Amino acid sequence: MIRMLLRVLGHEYARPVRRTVALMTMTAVAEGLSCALLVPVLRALFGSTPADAWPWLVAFGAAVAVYAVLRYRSDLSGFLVGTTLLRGMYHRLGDHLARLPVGWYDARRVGEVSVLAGQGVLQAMSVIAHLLAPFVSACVTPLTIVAVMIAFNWQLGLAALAAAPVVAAIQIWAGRSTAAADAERHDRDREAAGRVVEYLQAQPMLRVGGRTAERFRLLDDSLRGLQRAYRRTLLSALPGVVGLTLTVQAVFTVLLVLGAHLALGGSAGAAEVLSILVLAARCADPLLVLSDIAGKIRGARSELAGLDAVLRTEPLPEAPEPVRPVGRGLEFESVVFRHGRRTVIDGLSLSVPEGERLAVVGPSGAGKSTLLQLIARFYDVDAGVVRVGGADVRAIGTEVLMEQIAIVFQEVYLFDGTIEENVRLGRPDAGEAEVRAAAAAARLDEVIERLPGGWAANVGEGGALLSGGERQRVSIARALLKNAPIVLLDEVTSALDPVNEAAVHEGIERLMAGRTVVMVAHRMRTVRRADRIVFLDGGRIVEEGGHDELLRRGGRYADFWNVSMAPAASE
Ligand SMILES: Nc1ncnc2c1ncn2[C@@H]1O[C@H](COP(=O)(O)OP(=O)(O)OP(=O)(O)O)[C@@H](O)[C@H]1O
Repeated sequence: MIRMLLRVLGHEYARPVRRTVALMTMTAVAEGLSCALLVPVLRALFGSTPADAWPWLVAFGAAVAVYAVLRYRSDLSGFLVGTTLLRGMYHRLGDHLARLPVGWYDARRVGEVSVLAGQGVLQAMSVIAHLLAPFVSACVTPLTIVAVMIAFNWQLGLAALAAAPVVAAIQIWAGRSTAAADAERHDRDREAAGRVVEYLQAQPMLRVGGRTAERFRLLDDSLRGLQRAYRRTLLSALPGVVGLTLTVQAVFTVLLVLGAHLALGGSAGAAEVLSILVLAARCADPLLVLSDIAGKIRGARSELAGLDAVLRTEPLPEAPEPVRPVGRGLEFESVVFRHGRRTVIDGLSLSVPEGERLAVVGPSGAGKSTLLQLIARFYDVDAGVVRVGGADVRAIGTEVLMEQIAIVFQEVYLFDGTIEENVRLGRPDAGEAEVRAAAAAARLDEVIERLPGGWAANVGEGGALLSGGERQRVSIARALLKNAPIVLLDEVTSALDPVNEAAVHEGIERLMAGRTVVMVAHRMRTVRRADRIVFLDGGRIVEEGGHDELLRRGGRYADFWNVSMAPAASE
C-alpha cells in the first residue's frame, strides 16, 4: 500500500512517510509496554509486600508519559504528512489532467475523474492521516504485549502468540475473498458517477420528452447495481469479521482455562494470571478493529489504483526538440485516424494555403469536427501527418501550436465568472483597450451594455445567464483577442435569433479577415464566404472546388445542398 502510495505520489515523499510509519511503530510499542507494566504492578500490589509496587508504578507512569508524547507526535505527523500528500496529490493530478489529450475527456471520464478528484483522493490520502496509526497499533501493540507476557509467563504468552498466525491468515483470506466484490463495487461507483453526470446533462432532453416525473432508467439501473455491489461487499467481508471475533474469543477462553489451571497447580500466582488476562483483553480491542481498518485500507487502495491508472495515461508526447511553424498553411498528408476500431478519417490528403478560407461540409458523422481537432492536436493521427506552417503538429511544442490557432466551437463553454474574465481567457495578458476592442469587434459590447453590472456581470455556471448567440459572441471575442493566424470554426448549428445571427456573422467575418481559416459549415451563408469547399463523407474527400462550380457539377455536394439544406438556400 505504502509502496503504491509513493509510486503514485512520487518518491520525494518517501522520507516523511517512512518517518511517520517509524514514529507510529514506536508509539504502538510504547503503548504495548505501558500496558504490559500492569503485570508487575498488579503482581506486587496483590503480593505479600505491596510496597514493592512503587518502582513498577514509577516505571508504569514513565511509560505512559512516553507513550502520550509519542502518540501526540505521531498523530500530528500523520496529520501533517497526510495533508501534505493531499496537496501533492491534487497538484500532481491537476498537472497531469492538463497534459492529457483533450480528446480523452468524454462524459464517462468526466464522471470518473470528478469522483476520483473528490472522494477518491481524500479516501486514498486518509490512509496516512487516519488509518495508518490504528492499523500499526492493531498489529504492533498486541505483539508487544504478547512478548512481555512471554517474559512473565511463557505458557500463557505462547498460548496468546498462537493467535498471531491465525489472525494474519484470516486477514489475508478476508482480503482475497473481498477483492472481487471490492473491485466490482469500485467499477459500479464509477459507472454510477458517469450516469449522474449524463443524467444532469440530459435534463433538457428528458424534459422536452415529457419525462419530468419519471426517473432515468439507465441511472436507476446503475444505482441498483451499485446497491447490489455494496451488499455483496458487506456480505463478503462478514466471514472475516466473524472469524476474527471467534478467534479472539477462543484465545481468550484458552488463556482463561490455562491461567486457572496454572493458578490451581500453583505454578502461577492469582494476581499474575489475573493481570495477564487483563492484558489479553487489552490486546483484543485493537485486534477487533483490525478487520474494519483493513476494509477501509482496501477501499483506499482501490481509489489509489484508480488514481494510478489516470496518472499512467500517457499525455501526447512532446517533441524533445520542438520546431516552430513557418507560415500559416495547413496540410493533411494521407491521414488516418480511428476512434477505437472505427476509422473516422480515412487516408485524407488536403492542403490549405496560407490565407485561404476552406469550408468543410458533409453529412453528420463524416469526420468534419475531427478534422479540426486533428489540426489542434486534440488527438494524434494513426497514420500520415498533419502539418501546421510546414511542421508536423507532433514536432511543435503544445504551447507554440496553441498560439497559432484560435478555435470557435459549436458548444461554447463559459466559466462561472465575469464577462471580462471569460473574454480574457483568449489572452490573459491583453491590455484593457485590446479587450474592449475585441469585444466591440465581436459585437459583445451591445450585450455588455444591456447587462446589469456591465463588464463585471457574472455569466453563471457554463454561461447559463447568456443566450446561445451571446455566448457565441463571447467566444468570438476571445478568439479575436487571441489574434492567432489560424482560425478553426465549428459552426453553430442551432438557429440564432436574427439579431444574434447578424452579430455572430459580423464577428466571424472580422475574425476570418487575413487569416487561414478552416470552417465546418452547415449554412449556405457560411459556405459562400469560403474560397474553396471540400465535401467529406466517411472520412474521405469526395468532392472539392468552389460553391458554384460544385453545384454545376451536380454531384454529391449539389445533392446534399439541394436535399438537406434546401430551406437554407433561401437565406
Ligand atoms: N470520442 C469519440 N469516441 C468515439 N467515436 C467518436 C468520438 N468522437 C467522434 N466519434 C465518431 O467519429 C465520427 C466523426 O465524428 P465528427 O464529430 O468528426 O463528425 P461530424 O462530421 O463533425 O458530425 P456532425 O456534423 O454531426 O457534428 C462519428 O461517427 C462519431 O460517432
